[in-house]
Amino acid sequence: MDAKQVNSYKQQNSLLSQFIVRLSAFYEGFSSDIDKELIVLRRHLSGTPNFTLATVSINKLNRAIQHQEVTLNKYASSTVAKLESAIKALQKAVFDDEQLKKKATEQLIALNQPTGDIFSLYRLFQHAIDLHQNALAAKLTPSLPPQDEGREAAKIANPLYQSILAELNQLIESYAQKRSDDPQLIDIKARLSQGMDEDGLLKSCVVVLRMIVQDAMSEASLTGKVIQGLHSSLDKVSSDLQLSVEDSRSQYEQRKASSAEIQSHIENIEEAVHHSESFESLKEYTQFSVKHIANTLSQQSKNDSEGHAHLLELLSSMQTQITKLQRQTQTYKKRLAEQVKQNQTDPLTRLPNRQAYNEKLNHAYQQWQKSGQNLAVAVVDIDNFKRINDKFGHAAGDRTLQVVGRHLKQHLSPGDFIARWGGEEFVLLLPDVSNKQLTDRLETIRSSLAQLPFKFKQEKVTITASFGATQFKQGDTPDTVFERADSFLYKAKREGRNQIVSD
Ligand SMILES: Nc1nc2c(ncn2[C@@H]2O[C@H](COP(=O)(O)OP(=O)(O)OP(=O)(O)O)[C@@H](O)[C@H]2O)c(=O)[nH]1
Repeated sequence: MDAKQVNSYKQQNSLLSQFIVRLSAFYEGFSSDIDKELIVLRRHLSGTPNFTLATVSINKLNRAIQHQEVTLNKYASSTVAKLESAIKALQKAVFDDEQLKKKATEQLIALNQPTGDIFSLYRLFQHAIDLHQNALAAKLTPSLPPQDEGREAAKIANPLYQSILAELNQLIESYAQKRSDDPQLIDIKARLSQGMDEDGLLKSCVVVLRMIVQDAMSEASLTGKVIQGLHSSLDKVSSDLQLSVEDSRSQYEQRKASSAEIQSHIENIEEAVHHSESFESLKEYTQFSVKHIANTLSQQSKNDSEGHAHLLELLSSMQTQITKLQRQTQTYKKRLAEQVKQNQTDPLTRLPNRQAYNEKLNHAYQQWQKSGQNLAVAVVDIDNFKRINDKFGHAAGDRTLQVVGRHLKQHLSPGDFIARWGGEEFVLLLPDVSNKQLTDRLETIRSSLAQLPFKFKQEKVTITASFGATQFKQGDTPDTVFERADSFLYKAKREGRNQIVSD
């Protein structure tokens, strides 16, 4: 080897050493063992490189880095899972913002692709942070743009406006049942269907709130009146009872006095029998005593019948009061039952509401824990429902909710349960079905719903829904089951809607 070749080798060795030193900087920070060994390696490669010692160090690092790769993969997939659940939560929070919702869906799709290198994970993070920042900015900056012509569009896009609108519609629906001819309600309903500006919306909210307060107050005063009525009936019964007890006591005293009187007359007759000197005087004395006895007995009988009549009078008065009490409590019980039912009924679809579902689910969950029989939960969400509202108006949206609710209910078995979960989402409880029966039944509902002939403004419209369904499994709670069904529903939406995703 000539001097030129030696020089070239030296240069290449130095280049390689510098490269390894620089590359080693990338792995720094993974673990303290790797960091220590990297320092050793760099020492062997700096100055005049000692490749023999460097090789020993490289071998040690190789093993450590291989192990580190497994940890890194685990870390990457748990990070992706956390990102996915954060984006799902965000997707729900921005459900009214079409653009943000679309971005969130794209992000969810990206998260479901293989992660590849560590940098793609960084990019996913970057996107998720951007998305959260956008959502935050959208929530903080409400609707109104500077130009007036943009007002209308911004109003429709404003999620706060939309949610107040939906809330107000629901409130009105519940009051429309009770006060179908209230002119204020009729007016608000009509203006809502034509579209209302934000001022009008707030004023209408105030009107409806005032109605609710009035209703609550009159309900409270009615309850007060019923309770007052119960009190006075009970007071009357109690004073009648008191009288009857006092009457019985005085009757007893009278009877005791009469008996003592009769007893004394009888003793007097006995005395006369022993001591009378003539038949005549005995006869006279006996006649006198017998007359007294007869008087006392007749007085006693008079008292008895008077007491009896009084007692009957009291009993009949008590009977009347008790009947009145029974009637009052029955009316009150009926009102309470109606109120409980109303509190658990969704006013628009007349289906049980979320509160009723929670109660039913807790009961079914306890049964499931005891019996171990299958119990399935299905979440149903109408597809692209916002478009119906936007294109045909809120009233058409409401009508759709009613028809879909009725359709779902018609297809359930007697032991099943349905509730409106909120918005355009329904929840079903199906006890004692196998996985196959569950999907078969949901499939029947799904396909028949897609064939229902909806028509708005002379336009035929197809309404479809997506379904997420799951069975209770060992270790499940009502919350975990609902979350699983909900995540299946999101999957059904992601994969194109109008389909069922289940266990
Ligand atoms: N008419 C009417 N609309 C409601 C009611 N409750 C919620 N909404 C509206 O339902 C719409 C739900 O829209 P999104 O959550 O975007 O869902 P979607 O359009 O069905 O889209 P996907 O669920 O992704 O298929 C919102 O515009 C709500 O304002 C209601 O009681 N009546």
